[in-house]
Amino acid sequence: MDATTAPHRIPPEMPQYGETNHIFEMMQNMLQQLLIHQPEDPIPFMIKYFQEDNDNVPKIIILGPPASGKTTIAMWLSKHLKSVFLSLENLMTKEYSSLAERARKHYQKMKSLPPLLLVKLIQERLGEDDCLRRGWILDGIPETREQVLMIQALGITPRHVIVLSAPDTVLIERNLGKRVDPHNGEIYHTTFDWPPEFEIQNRLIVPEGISEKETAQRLMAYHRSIVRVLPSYPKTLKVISADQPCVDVFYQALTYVQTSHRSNAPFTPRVLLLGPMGSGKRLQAALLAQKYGLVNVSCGQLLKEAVADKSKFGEVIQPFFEKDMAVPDSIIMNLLSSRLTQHDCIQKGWVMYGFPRDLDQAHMLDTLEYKPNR
Ligand SMILES: Nc1ncnc2c1ncn2[C@@H]1O[C@H](COP(=O)(O)OP(=O)(O)O)[C@@H](O)[C@H]1O
Repeated sequence: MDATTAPHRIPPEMPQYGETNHIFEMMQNMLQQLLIHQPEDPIPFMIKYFQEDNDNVPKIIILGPPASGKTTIAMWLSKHLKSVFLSLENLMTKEYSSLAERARKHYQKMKSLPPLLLVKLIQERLGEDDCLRRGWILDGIPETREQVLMIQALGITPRHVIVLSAPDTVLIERNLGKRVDPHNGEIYHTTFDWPPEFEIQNRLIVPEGISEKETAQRLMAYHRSIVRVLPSYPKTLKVISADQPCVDVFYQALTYVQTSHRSNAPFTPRVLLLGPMGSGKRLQAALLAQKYGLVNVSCGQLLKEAVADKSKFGEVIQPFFEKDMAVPDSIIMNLLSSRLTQHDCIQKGWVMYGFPRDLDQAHMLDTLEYKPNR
């Protein structure tokens, strides 16, 4: 094709820049908020949105039946991640908020809140500086599909939703031992988590609603509503068994909230296959290359080809081959770098194997301009 009519090439640095700086996700989130809030003047809204820069702070919802450990895990996560712990109780006790005051009054009378009031309360709290900067962990809310839809409509989107699960019999039994520290709301258990300090032991109180009958009733209500709540979070939800020691539940929850979800951003795969000899790297690379149209880059093959072609690299490598010596890392790196920056690799992506073989080589690979992303 004549160079004047050939399609324009996108300079490879452009997609690379987008990938490294998560531009696609940033724009996608901003667009989402713009469409939800539909501000009269979108420009200042967008500027404020980007200045807040809180796309990556924890935004976690913890759900589960009564006594599954929601509050315990939410509080531990909040301490560990330094994010704001939010529960119905502490949302209502917020000072200087007319919404919170209305909620308190309503709750005292009815022992529940109208969904709209609850959701407004959450929205007000999440818009405050500490939640914006440090992120938030919502304990046991939303409980119904109606609440879920209202929360979604306000543009509140959790990045991670954890659902704790355990058999009802375990939970009924467990709830009987629940104790609460009235000073700070910390949760303890007579068998599983008893504080060593006498001072704390003496001030613990037995919370309301933990009898067998009450827990069983709350469990029934939970099972009825949760089936309509969970499908609302298909991509962000993880179920964790709560029928195991608290610490194990916590670490599974922590690992999950620290992972980022697969993004929809377009990207060029740069795949590195690692594995011991005989593990099938060559075959898998060939299959991946075929399926996804990637360039198959075998480090060993590249070295051999360079020698066979008598290329400038080949001439440098040849003496090492003749003496049966390992080719120095710097030469391999140059060879790889020149291959991976060729147009086909940049455009189609690649799958590579045979390098790195040790930590030094791995560090070198890390300095490459187009390093692996898978
Ligand atoms: N994995 C666990 N194993 C044993 N006891 C637990 C576990 N998780 C929580 N607990 C205890 O169970 C009781 C209920 O926990 P809590 O966090 O209040 O549950 P929820 O908020 O889901 O109602 C507390 O006494 C807590 O110490």
